[in-house]
Amino acid sequence: MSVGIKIKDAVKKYGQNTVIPDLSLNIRNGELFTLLGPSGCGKTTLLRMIAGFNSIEGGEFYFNDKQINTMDPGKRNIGMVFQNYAIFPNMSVRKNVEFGLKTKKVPPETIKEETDKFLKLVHVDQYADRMPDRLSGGQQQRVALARALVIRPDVLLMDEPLSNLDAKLRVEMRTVIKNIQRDVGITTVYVTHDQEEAMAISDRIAVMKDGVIHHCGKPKDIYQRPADLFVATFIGKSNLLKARFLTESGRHYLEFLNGYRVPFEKVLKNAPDQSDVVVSARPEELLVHPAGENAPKEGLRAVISDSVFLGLNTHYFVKLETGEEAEVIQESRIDSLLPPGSKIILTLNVEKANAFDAQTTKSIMEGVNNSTDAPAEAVNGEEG
Ligand SMILES: Nc1ncnc2c1ncn2[C@@H]1O[C@H](COP(=O)(O)OP(=O)(O)OP(=O)(O)O)[C@@H](O)[C@H]1O
Repeated sequence: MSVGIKIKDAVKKYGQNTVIPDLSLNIRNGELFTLLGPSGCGKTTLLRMIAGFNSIEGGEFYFNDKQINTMDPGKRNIGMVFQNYAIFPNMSVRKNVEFGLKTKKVPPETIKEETDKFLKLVHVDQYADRMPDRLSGGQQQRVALARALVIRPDVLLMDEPLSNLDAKLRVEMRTVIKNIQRDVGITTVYVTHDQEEAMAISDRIAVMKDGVIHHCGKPKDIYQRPADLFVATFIGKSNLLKARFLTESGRHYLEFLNGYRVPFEKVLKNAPDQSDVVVSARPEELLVHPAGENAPKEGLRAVISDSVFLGLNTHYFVKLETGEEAEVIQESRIDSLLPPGSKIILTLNVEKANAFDAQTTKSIMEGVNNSTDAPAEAVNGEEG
């Protein structure tokens, strides 16, 4: 039976070093939940706390209503898949999958039936008698998955399971894992630092930094409505442009440094009227218009520094007259690749843009420019 996981005020320290200061999280029964964040942010530590491999310095962990804090790892009924395959090299594929059932003293006929079923589920049934060294990396990870699932765990924990695979196989295996997880319906906690993998595979994602969850939500919400600038810049590419948030005759506007003004209907928490803000805009939400008679009168004037044609899309790297820089992605049009030096006007698809109070995001802006990187306070995020 799959369970929901509840974590309340979890604290983890290694000696004097607090890695997770105070973390609370609810993972729903049956969902594929991803912990995503840069190296060292505490993803593996949190996963190991759920598994019971790490001591915890505070907080409560529950599987459904049952508190598991003091329960032995072996009693938690958890299946695990890690990056370094972790299948037994001296056992055939079948023996690897049978292993957990044998230790549970399951009757032999059930072992055969269940093993066959899970070998088929992960599509390695034709290799049942092979030794692991005669399997590809992807096949080995499938065996690891079958071995983890065959014991019918309540929770599946996966720590960077695809990171040893080549890029193409990684993409293929995302779909394999997602489909199997959905078929089996098992609550899964998945750790990765690869934001594209997280977006592709997850029902929900927690974006972490320094042991703190900055945003927890569905992939689309995190991409479109990031809770703060860290999330906006960690998930996908965001252009950050300075502007002012102002209200006139009851309507809200963003006004960029060159005076370009766009109506902005979102409310900025903590941001008083006339405050400085940072606008984050995805490269596809800035629209390029060649300067000239047909160009919009209002916009951000810029010059193209570089253009990269990538087939379906063209990436333009542009310098604004304000000195700011941006990357813009446009669908390629055969007749109109704009060369470096071209003058353009950029307009903003403001519905898709986000703005953050510049005061609270100052340190993040510095982080973006490679200096300090303290977390910012969210001003318009949505909790998932
Ligand atoms: N056994 C340990 N003893 C001391 N410090 C540790 C130990 N394990 C992890 N840490 C520290 O705790 C922090 C979080 O590590 P953790 O492995 O959880 O990060 P992560 O987000 O999983 O990173 P990665 O993506 O690189 O695996 C890091 O600063 C790490 O150096």
